[in-house]
Amino acid sequence: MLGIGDDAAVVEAPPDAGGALQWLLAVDTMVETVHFNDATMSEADVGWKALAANISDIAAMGGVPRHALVSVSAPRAWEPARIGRLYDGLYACAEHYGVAIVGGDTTSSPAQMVVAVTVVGTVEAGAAVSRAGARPGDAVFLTGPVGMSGAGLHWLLAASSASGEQPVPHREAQAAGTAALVAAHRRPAPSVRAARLLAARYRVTSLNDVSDGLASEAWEIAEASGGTLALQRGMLPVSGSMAAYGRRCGIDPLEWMLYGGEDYVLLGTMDPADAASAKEAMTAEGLPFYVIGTVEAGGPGVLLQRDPQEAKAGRPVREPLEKRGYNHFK
Ligand SMILES: Nc1ncnc2c1ncn2[C@@H]1O[C@H](COP(=O)(O)OP(=O)(O)OP(=O)(O)O)[C@@H](O)[C@H]1O
Ligand SMILES: Cc1ncc(C[n+]2csc(CCOP(=O)(O)O)c2C)c(N)n1
Ligand SMILES: [Mg+2]
Ligand SMILES: [Mg+2]
Ligand SMILES: [Mg+2]
Repeated sequence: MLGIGDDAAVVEAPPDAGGALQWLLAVDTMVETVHFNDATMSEADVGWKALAANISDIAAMGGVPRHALVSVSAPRAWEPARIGRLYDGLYACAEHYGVAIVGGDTTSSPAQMVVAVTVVGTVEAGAAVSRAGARPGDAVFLTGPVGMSGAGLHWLLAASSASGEQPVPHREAQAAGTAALVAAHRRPAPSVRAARLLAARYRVTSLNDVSDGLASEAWEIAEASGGTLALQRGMLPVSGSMAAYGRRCGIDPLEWMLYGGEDYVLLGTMDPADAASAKEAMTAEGLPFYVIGTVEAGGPGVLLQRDPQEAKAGRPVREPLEKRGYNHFK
């Protein structure tokens, strides 16, 4: 009803509400040198990703993102044109996901750029999907591949240290065969449509978005729900470009898949009787969907299970996964 320009936005309950919706509120921050630098992301990429990370948290509740507030703390050295490009990315993401940017805040910053986005979403009353509902026997699924963002970041940091902190143009990534990895890092695409479809039609028992890494998000579900998430190594989706880049630099892509983070796809659990039908429905909608394991009783814990023929000599067939992911304070 009232957007940017007053002390607060006035937002009418959406027309499709009928009094039956609940608000979802979340905030997430991006800090220069922690989440991005001049070499890894353009200003427009930072804008896109700051909003996308928030939209992903709404998707992870099974909701619809509606409104956003954007707080920008800019170093004095950032000229207005750079802020303009940041907003080009924010608005591109907002438009893509049908989100209205209704306000924010602007301050100077002594050193680094900081962008904090607050997002408001809605969900049908009582239908929000938490991290706490996984049950033994449930199927564990992903709504997209994991690890590509971490691999893209690895390439960007290597390429920039070779060329001395210059922004890495996309054509260089293309030439190096890493364009898809770089795009995954710079322009994540949160799984709103997938979560809405799955939560409306199937018995989805938990959801969590992958910001800090698959292992870390699996641990969060295991701890909130009770139980052990047993992930099948052979069922984890591995993109061709990630595998090829891993071979080139001698890194097992599993490291990026489990511990890389910033994928902004959803990890979830559902009634196993629904999994095959969910796969079919998602495929029909052109949406990725991978069953990657099952929930076991006991724990909490997270296991990686290898096919006996795939388990290398000396490697256990069932290996507990560390509760490790991106940690801001280590
Ligand atoms: N400074 C804080 N004050 C109050 N609540 C907080 C604070 N930081 C985090 N939280 C809350 O803790 C919970 C977990 O936050 P966390 O940031 O780990 O989740 P996330 O936003 O999904 O992950 P990520 O930030 O890695 O994308 C959320 O409910 C969040 O609102
Ligand atoms: C320059 C640079 N160095 C390192 C990283 C990696 N990184 C930073 S924060 C984060 C987890 C998600 O953040 P949060 O937990 O705050 O949501 C990850 C994986 C990066 N993106 N850019
Ligand atoms: Mg975050
Ligand atoms: Mg957070
Ligand atoms: Mg989250």
